[in-house]
Parts: sequence; structure tokens; C-alpha cells
Amino acid sequence: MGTAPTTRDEVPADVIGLSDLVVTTESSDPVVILRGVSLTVRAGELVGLVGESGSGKSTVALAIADLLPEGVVRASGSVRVNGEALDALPAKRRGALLGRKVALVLQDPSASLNPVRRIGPQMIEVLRFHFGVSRAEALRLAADRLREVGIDDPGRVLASYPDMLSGGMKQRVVIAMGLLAGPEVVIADEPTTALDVRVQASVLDLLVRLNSEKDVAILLVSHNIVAVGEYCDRVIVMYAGTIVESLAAADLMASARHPYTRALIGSVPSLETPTQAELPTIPGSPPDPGDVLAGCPFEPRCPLARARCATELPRRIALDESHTVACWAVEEELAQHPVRLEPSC
Ligand SMILES: Nc1ncnc2c1ncn2[C@@H]1O[C@H](COP(=O)(O)OP(=O)(O)OP(=O)(O)O)[C@@H](O)[C@H]1O
Repeated sequence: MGTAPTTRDEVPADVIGLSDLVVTTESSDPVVILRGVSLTVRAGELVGLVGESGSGKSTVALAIADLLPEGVVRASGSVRVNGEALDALPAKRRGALLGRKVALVLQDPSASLNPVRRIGPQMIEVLRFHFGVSRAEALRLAADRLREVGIDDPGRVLASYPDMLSGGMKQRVVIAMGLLAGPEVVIADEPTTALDVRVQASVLDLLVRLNSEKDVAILLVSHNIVAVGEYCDRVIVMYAGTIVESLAAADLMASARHPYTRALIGSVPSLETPTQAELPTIPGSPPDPGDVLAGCPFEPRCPLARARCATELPRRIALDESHTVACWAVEEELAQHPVRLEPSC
């Protein structure tokens, strides 16, 4: 985490807070995409959001940025940014708050850049909009931000069109653009997926460095639970539009309890895995978003499933201050031990 160590009395404020967020398609027979998601990202925190394809990670990212696609709506629940509920703000103030406080970095950097304008004018426009600075000052600030993301020759990059840059370089530019307004949080949705394997680690390292040096909170969306565990402070695991577990990254390998989290960890190869070895896969597939689910969405694939799991959605219980899990089997195992049975983010 980028913040200085805090005492118990000095918990950093939440920069992002989702409460019971339900997102559906907008139709007479709506498809439920998020089924009541609650989470927080605290100031300076580096949080990983993981899960299989289709679990709803990108929808969470887009809901925070108020950028849900056409035909997808927030049906209930709330999104708070810097303590302000987005719903309570008029559209103009909501846009200004998000523009200043939240930077979104998407998988494909080209989607965030205008292909027919040089990088310089694109960055200058953002700076002049937010700070009303002169063109010369904006150019200086843009070059500073580019250096901050590891670009040694900002002059060349500012004079380039996006397609003159490599994928890794473009993603650095997008991150630098996201930093222009001085955000509290960067939401990075699979920021390395479209990049060459060689540059993936350097972009992740850059995000970690920005988190520690500039104290920017980061919500890192990823398929790779092991990588997220290595880079982040906290890991949140999603399955079929729900959060099934949230815990400190340092506890991930030894203390993850949800059978889905354990299966995800088991399906990622490690350096020790022989190249010929067959990796365990999770049998079955996630439910379709259109399925009506009475119980736990993981029940059909779960090695610990019991009768109750098919009919009752597990509640999210706190195992300790930083660990929550939603699983009837885990709850039954813990029945002999005192746990705080209260919803927690
Ligand atoms: N506009 C839409 N209309 C209908 N369904 C949608 C729409 N957008 C997303 N979905 C569905 O919502 C579910 C969650 O999608 P989302 O992209 O948030 O998942 P994800 O975990 O980010 O997946 P990936 O890792 O593949 O990006 C998916 O099943 C997807 O098909």
C-alpha cells in the first residue's frame, strides 16, 4: 500500500464504496449481471479484483466510472466516490468528480486514445480543462507525467500519433493521461492483457510504483489470482456477479477458504509446475447471466456443496477484520468457533 502505516484509529478513508450494487440489462426480462456487490477501496490501497471471464469484474469497473454500456443499468445499490454518492449528484458535478478523482485504464489502450490526434494535444486538452493552465505550462506538466510513467523521451511521444507507439508505450501514455487530473484512484481493467508478455510485468510494476510513490489507490482487475496476490494489498474474488471472498493478499495462499478461491489458485501454474504437467481445471462452467439462481451460484461446481447451497444464497461473513467469505460449507466448519456474522466489505 502507498500510504504510511496507520494505527487502528487511523484507517484511511474509502475512495470507492459500493453498497449492494445490482446491475441488470434494461429489458422487460432483465439479465442480472451484478447480484448485490459491496466493496471498498481505501485511500492508497492496492486492491485486486479477480474471477473468471464473465464474473462481472469489468461491470464493477464501469459502474464505478459511471460508464455502464448502453442497455445496462444500475437497478439498485449505490456507488460512492470520495464519500459522495454518485446518485445524489447532478450529472455535471458527477462528471467533474469522476474526471478528477477516478482514472480508468482499459485493456486496449488504443480505445482510450484518439487515433487522429497527436498525444501532445490530447494531454494538453485534459490539463487545460481541469486546471485552466497555459499551453506552455500544460506541455510541461504533460512531459512530467510521461517521465513519471517511465517515458524518457516525452518530446518524441508528445509529437507522435498513437499508432506510432508500441502497445506497452500506448498503455503508459494512457496511464499518464489518467494521472493528469491528480486522481485518488486508478481503475485498471486487465491493463496488460493486450500487451506483449515481456512488457506486461513492467506495466504492472509501474502501477505498483505509482501506488507507493504517489499514494494513488489502485483497483486492479485481473484473471490471474496468483499475480494479483503478489502485487496487491487485498484480493477480492468474484463469481457470477457476486463477491465470494475478500482477504489480505498476504493471507491468500495459506488462508483462502472459499472453494472457488482455492480452485482458482490451484488452476494457475507456478514456476515449480513442470511444463508437461496437467493443471487442475475447475469442472463445469459458470451459470449464464440469464439463469435464475436460488442458491449459491458455485454450487453445481463445488466439491463442498451440501443441500442448503442449492436453495439459499450464502451470506457474507467476516472471519476477521480483513477476511470475508460467502459459503455455507465454510460457515458450517466455523460453527464451533465464534465469528462475527455481519455483512462486511
Ligand atoms: N451490454 C450487455 N448486455 C448483456 N449482457 C452483458 C452486457 N455486458 C456484459 N454482459 C454480461 O455480463 C456478464 C459480466 O460481464 P463482464 O464483462 O463484467 O465480466 P468480466 O468478469 O469482466 O469478464 P472478462 O474477464 O471476460 O472481461 C457477462 O456474462 C456478460 O456477457
